[in-house]
This record gives sequence, structure tokens and C-alpha cells, in this order.
Amino acid sequence: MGRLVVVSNRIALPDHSKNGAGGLAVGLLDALQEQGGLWFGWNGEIREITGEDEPLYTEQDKNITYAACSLTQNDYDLYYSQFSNTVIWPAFHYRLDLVEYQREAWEGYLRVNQMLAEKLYPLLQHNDVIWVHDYHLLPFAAALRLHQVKQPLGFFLHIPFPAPEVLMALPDYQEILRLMTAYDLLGFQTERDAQAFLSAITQETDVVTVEKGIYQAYGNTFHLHDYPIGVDPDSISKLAQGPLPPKMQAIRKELGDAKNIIACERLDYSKGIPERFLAYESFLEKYPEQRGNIRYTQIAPTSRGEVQAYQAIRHQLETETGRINGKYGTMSWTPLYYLNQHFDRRLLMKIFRLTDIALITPLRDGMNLVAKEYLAAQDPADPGVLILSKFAGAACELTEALLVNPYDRDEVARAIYQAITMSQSERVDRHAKMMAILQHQTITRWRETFLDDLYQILE
Ligand SMILES: O=P(O)(O)OC[C@H]1O[C@H](O[C@H]2O[C@H](CO)[C@@H](O)[C@H](O)[C@H]2O)[C@H](O)[C@@H](O)[C@@H]1O
Ligand SMILES: O=c1ccn([C@@H]2O[C@H](COP(=O)(O)OP(=O)(O)O)[C@@H](O)[C@H]2O)c(=O)[nH]1
Repeated sequence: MGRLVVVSNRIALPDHSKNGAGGLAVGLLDALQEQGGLWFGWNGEIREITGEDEPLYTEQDKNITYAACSLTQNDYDLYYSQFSNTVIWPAFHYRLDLVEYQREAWEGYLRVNQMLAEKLYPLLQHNDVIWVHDYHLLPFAAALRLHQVKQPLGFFLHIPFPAPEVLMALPDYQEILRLMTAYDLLGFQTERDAQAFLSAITQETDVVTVEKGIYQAYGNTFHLHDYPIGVDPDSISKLAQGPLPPKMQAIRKELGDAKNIIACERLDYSKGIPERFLAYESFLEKYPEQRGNIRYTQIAPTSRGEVQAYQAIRHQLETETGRINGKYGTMSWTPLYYLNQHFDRRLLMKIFRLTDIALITPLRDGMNLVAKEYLAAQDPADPGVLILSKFAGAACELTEALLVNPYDRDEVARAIYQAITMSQSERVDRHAKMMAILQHQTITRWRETFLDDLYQILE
């Protein structure tokens, strides 16, 4: 098996303190720590580059070699903030109202993909297998092919792939589809996402079905399958059971005897936090006897703060938190704790174990690793209850969660009450069934099944 070369916009450098929230880097770090290889991407820095040949940042950490480049402000603005996060991200999360399309950004997106391909190409070895990740790099394979790269190229999309009717709103969607066929293998989180891609391309051009899962279009042959990303349940369980750091010892007392709801995600409009706050308010209205006995802690570190839509939602949450606490709080009870802060992932697992309910209700989400981490962090003998949006990729596997429509605040309110009053035996039963799934579809299985399929294409 040749060397694995992983390419992603975000990489998790060995210095944990520099790593933001986000499931992609978490998943890829786990995958690379197991197999080893080269991880190429953006080092998170913005620098005006004097010469064309700005040296790559390189670092070796155990069996992972990091090679990363910085971006100029202009590249960052056009490729990351504008086209990736103000065109593709909102469109692929069914928020066409938030798409701000500018052709300059599309051109910048293509140019940065070409620049990254030019930087990676010299590092490649003959028997490498190249695994490219996510929506920042849809045209990356086509850019590498221009350098006569023949090594197998796989791609995995961590976010949803939208229905054709939504995708077709993007002015360059046909070119995006064509460029994606330069990959040998296209991987998606769920079958729904894979089918959405196939439907879109079938509507756009002649697609030959070689056999189920293998297709030809635009002169290319590509394989197509779903590979739901997982977690490492055993390591999460160990982290969760470990002792709390001294400064956090008080948290057990702070959480007290109340029923504790936890929610944790990047501050992103796709995560449905404002809608969730309204559902919590609906719960406080419908079940007034619960007031004073429940606490909802929302952890939401800032994400993509330079993007206007993300600034707007941050202000909205600050206002809503004050309104709800002002309306329902008492001298001795605060209903809602909103923490616009990043928590170290290792600490989060301990916090998850101390809570009774996880309220994870994204409007649309590629997978949502937090849902899986919450389950893995629980005490199997007395687990918390997962309330999960049916529009999260994780809902395809975690059918024993209380699945809800995140737009239906009354349904979510009823689910909170159901979770609070659920018997221990039912909580144990639901949790055990979902843990069996997490133990099967681990991060290792995700990596192995994808790479096995990619290597088979070589044969
Ligand atoms: O890199 P950022 O702009 O800070 O964003 C963080 C990551 O967010 C997204 O994560 C996705 O991948 C997760 C793991 O597969 C998945 O569970 C989640 O549903 C997705 O939202 C984004 O796709 C990543 O590229 C970002 O690094
Ligand atoms: O303050 C935080 C918030 C989130 N996370 C981690 O960030 C990842 C979020 O991944 P998910 O797939 O849920 O959503 P994404 O951010 O990738 O859309 C999970 O591993 C969380 O444990 C973290 O370490 N600190």
C-alpha cells in the first residue's frame, strides 16, 4: 500500500492550541494517526507572499508529515471566505438566501486550487494515493491532472450535497460537476448525498453506468459511494471518564441537581441554534413546572467570523439569550447559559458525560460528529438522551435518538420533555443500540473502506 497523501483546507497541526473546532480535522487526524502519511493544506496563516516560491511550512509529528502553506489576504477572501463559505457552504446547506455569488470569487477559488496543486505536485511520489477533502477543493483533482498526475485521486465531501434544484442555482454548477469527475472515487457522508450528485450530473450530461457505483461522464470514469464518517468510541469513553481538571471540579456542583441540556457546535447558521432557543422557550412555556429544575448550556465558538452571515447570527444569539433569561430567569435560576467560547475537545467529552440531554438540531449537517461523541462519552449504565435533527447526516445511523424536525419548535419542546421523563431502562436500551453502530462504523472503518475502494480502482 503506497503512502497516503491527505489534502484538506483545514489541517490539525500538532500544537493543539492552534486547532479550532470542526469535525473534518478531528476525523482526519484520527485517520492519519492510525495509518500515517503526508497531510497537505492551509496552515491557518494569512501572509503577503513576497516570492512565488514561498517555502512550505513542514513539520513531522510521529507518523504524520505536515506540509502547509499560508494564504494571502486576497486568496483567503476570495477562495475561503467568499466562494467556499458564502457560495458553496450556504447553497449546499439549502440556504440560497445567504449565497452571495461573485464571478471574481469563482475565479479566485479556481486560482487557489491551481496554486495548491502546483505546491503539492513536487511532493508527490510514484506510489502515493491522494485523498482530497471537502468543498474547498472540488476542482483540485482537475488541477492536479494538468500536471499529468496519474496517481489515484479520491475525494470526500464532508458537507451535504444538495438536491439538483438547489445546486442549479449556482451559476457555475455545470463546471463544478464536470471538474468533480476528474476524481477516481467520489465519497459522500450518506447515500442521499451520493444520489443527489448522481441525479444532478445525470440531468446535466450523458452518464454511462458501467456498473452500480461506476460511471462515465465528461470523458472521465469515476466511482461513487457513501462512507459515513465515524469516531473512536473507546478513546472518547476514556477521555470522558478521566478526572476533570481542578478548575472544572466546580462544574459538578454548578450543574447541581437540575436536568442538564448540552449543545455544542461552531457558531454557524446551519446548526439551527436560534431555532433551538425558540424551541427551549416553547418548552418553558408548555411545561412551567420544569422551570427551576432545568439548565441549557450552549457552547458555540465563533466560526468564520469575517463572513457577514456569521456575524449576524452571533448578535442574534446574544440578544435571544438575554431575552429568554430576562423573561424566565429568577433570582436563583438562570435557564440558559450561552458560551461563545472554544472548549478543548478533550474537556468537552467530560462535560458531555455529566449532562442528561444533548440537544443537537442542525437545519442541515453533513454528519455532526458531536452527536456521536456525546453517545460515546456516556455512562452506559445511566446514559443521557440524544435529541437529534433528522436533517443531520448522523440521523441516518442514529435512529434510536429522539429524531426531530428542527423547524418545529413544539416538536422539539415535546422531545425535551420526553427525554427528561424517559426511564433509565429505555435510555440504556436506546444508547446501547446506537453504541453498537458507533462501534461498527468507526473512524478507522471510514478510512479503511474508502481507501480499500480507492486502492481497488488501481487493480
Ligand atoms: O474549517 P472551518 O471553516 O473552521 O470549519 C470547520 C469544519 O466545518 C465543516 O465540518 C464538516 O465536517 C464534519 C466531519 O466530517 C462533519 O461532521 C460536519 O457535518 C461538516 O460540517 C467543514 O466541512 C470542514 O471542512 C471544516 O473544516
Ligand atoms: O468548542 C468546541 C466545539 C466543537 N469542538 C469539536 O469540533 C467538532 C465539530 O464537528 P461536527 O462534525 O459536529 O461539526 P462541524 O464543525 O465539523 O460542522 C467536534 O469534534 C467537536 O468535539 C471542539 O473541539 N470545541
